[in-house]
Amino acid sequence: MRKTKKDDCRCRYLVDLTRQKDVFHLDEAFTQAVKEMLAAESVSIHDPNNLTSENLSSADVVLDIARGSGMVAKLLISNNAELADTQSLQELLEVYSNQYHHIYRSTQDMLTRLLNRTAFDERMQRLFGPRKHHRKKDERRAMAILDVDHFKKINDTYGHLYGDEILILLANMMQEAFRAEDWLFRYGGEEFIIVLNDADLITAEMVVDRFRIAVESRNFPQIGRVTISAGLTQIFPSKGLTSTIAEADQALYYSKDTGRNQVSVFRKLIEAGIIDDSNSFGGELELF
Ligand SMILES: Nc1nc2c(ncn2[C@@H]2O[C@H](COP(=O)(O)OP(=O)(O)OP(=O)(O)O)[C@@H](O)[C@H]2O)c(=O)[nH]1
Repeated sequence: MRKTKKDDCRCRYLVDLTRQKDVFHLDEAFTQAVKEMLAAESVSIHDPNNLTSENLSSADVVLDIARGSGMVAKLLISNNAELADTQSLQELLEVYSNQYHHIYRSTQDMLTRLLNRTAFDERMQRLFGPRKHHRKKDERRAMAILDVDHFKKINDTYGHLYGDEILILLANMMQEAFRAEDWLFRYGGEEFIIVLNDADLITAEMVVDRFRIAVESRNFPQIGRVTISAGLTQIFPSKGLTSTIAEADQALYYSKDTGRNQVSVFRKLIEAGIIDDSNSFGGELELF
């Protein structure tokens, strides 16, 4: 039997889904495939709690999609006259759900349930990797590195299990404090990286400092007061990942060196002449 153009398209969508290594990009590939396949005006994935009948029009179609064990999201297909090819759509949904489950497990940090180092590398490769034109929105991103203060002492005094518990509680607090579009990574032992999407530096500083205050105000079981230090910098994709991390790291070290429990912003430290810009890499030494 001859393969039709439609078969080729279907095959391309499925291959595209299986190539994704990250939930964020899987969602992008999936919604794009559904959009093309149904010639819909727009396709998006939503948390069921955020999708009420008020923000739907009569031409919209909403489908349930399985996102890993027990989790269900809503797929909103806008302005679509009829779901013409339901078999292909069903197939796409199935492949998406399987891929989601697989990726979700492999990019999640087992202790904190935040994104792990693999997810970090993958997303940063996409963000900083070679691209002809960086879009304007790529310059409205900030990176914060957060580190628990005197964590070794917490471990030494109360034991590693309590140390682990602090990391879990901090991760839970991060999930509540930051928006769904921000990316939360456990970067190393007691170090976290947050990529604040669509946020200028002033907003990012405010949000990270609000989180710092929430942490210092909390009474942690057994341990009591825990504080964090942070370093923040704006993301310019053209600067490269190594320089960006180095900038956030320098700001973090300044926070640690000058008393901890504070958020420092790289650009402010440069402007104040506290640190020297030449300390950061010029972009030549790149991982990607
Ligand atoms: N409980 C627990 N401890 C960890 C984990 N990963 C790393 N650590 C510990 O975190 C501690 C980090 O200590 P340091 O890097 O010396 O820093 P610190 O004591 O937090 O001091 P400052 O960062 O200077 O405030 C080390 O003792 C590590 O063993 C983990 O997953 N669980």
